[in-house]
Amino acid sequence: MLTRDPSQDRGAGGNARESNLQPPRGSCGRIPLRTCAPPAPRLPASNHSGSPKLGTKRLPQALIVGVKKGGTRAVLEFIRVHPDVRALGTEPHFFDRNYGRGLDWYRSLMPRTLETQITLEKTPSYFVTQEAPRRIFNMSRDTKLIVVVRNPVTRAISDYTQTLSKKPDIPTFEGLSFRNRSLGLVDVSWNAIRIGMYALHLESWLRYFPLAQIHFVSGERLITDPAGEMGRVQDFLGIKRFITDKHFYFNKTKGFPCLKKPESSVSPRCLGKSKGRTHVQIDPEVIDQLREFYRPYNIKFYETVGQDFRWE
Ligand SMILES: Nc1ncnc2c1ncn2[C@@H]1O[C@H](COP(=O)(O)OS(=O)(=O)O)[C@@H](OP(=O)(O)O)[C@H]1O
Repeated sequence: MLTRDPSQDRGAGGNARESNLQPPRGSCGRIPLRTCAPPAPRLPASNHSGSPKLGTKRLPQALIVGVKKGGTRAVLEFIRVHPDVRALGTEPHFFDRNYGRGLDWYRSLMPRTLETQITLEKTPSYFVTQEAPRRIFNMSRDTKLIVVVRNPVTRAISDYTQTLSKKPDIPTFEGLSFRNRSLGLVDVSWNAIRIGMYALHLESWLRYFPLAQIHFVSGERLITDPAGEMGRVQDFLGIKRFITDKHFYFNKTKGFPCLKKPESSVSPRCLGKSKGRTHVQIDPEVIDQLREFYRPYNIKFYETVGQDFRWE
């Protein structure tokens, strides 16, 4: 099953194996690769190769791998404005739920790209999927990874708010957060808590990918300075800085930056209702306890990535 994000208002247009395979032939795209395999021979039009004019379906050279509720949809929608990027609008969940369907299936989902364009997809659950780093490495060790991170306490509340909007009968956030609240024992088996232990998850990625191949977007700065954050994303992808502050305006009603397309007559575009929900009110004491809980993980994370995200 592909996940269709309700906020997304634009679509885009042999079995994978569990071993340390070399990257598939011809999966290099335009990003310089260290171990780029020679391109596969041209296949007949009936296969996944398309007409050269329309481009070809390629495996992604870059992935937004997380984190859930970090601002991944905003990054995807902003970056796909770039003429050198084509992105899948849905979340394919290939490296977690659909891996058994194989790389050909995965490739068939991708939009067609020209030689000069990067293919991109986003599935936020990859970041916390144990097998994802190895599987992505086996697709191509040169895959560029983007992780959008956000204060883990706010992220957890955002995650809970989303679940509550679908299942109004779930227990309270305060109740779910602790194994024993009076002893301050946080329930790390609850996904909403676990996802925010970024330092822990990052370790699995660093077993396969060098830090230089992972770009961290600040979910907070993405809201206060979208052009600045997207400038760094474009640099990381090795594409020109096409997306600038001219592409954004702050929508007061939405309370978030939205896209405008200065060079066209297309109307401005904000993300949908599921992005930027009003969060559930949480007991401030619980927020403090969770801040304390996350502090060592955050410090470790800052040290590892060499950036202070200033989550208080
Ligand atoms: N420009 C813009 N417009 C709307 N929303 C924005 C934007 N930039 C970042 N955000 C934040 O993105 C949060 C949702 O994160 P994700 O897109 O990663 O969510 S999801 O995992 O795909 O469900 C969403 O979280 P909530 O505010 O908790 O709903 C937003 O805070």
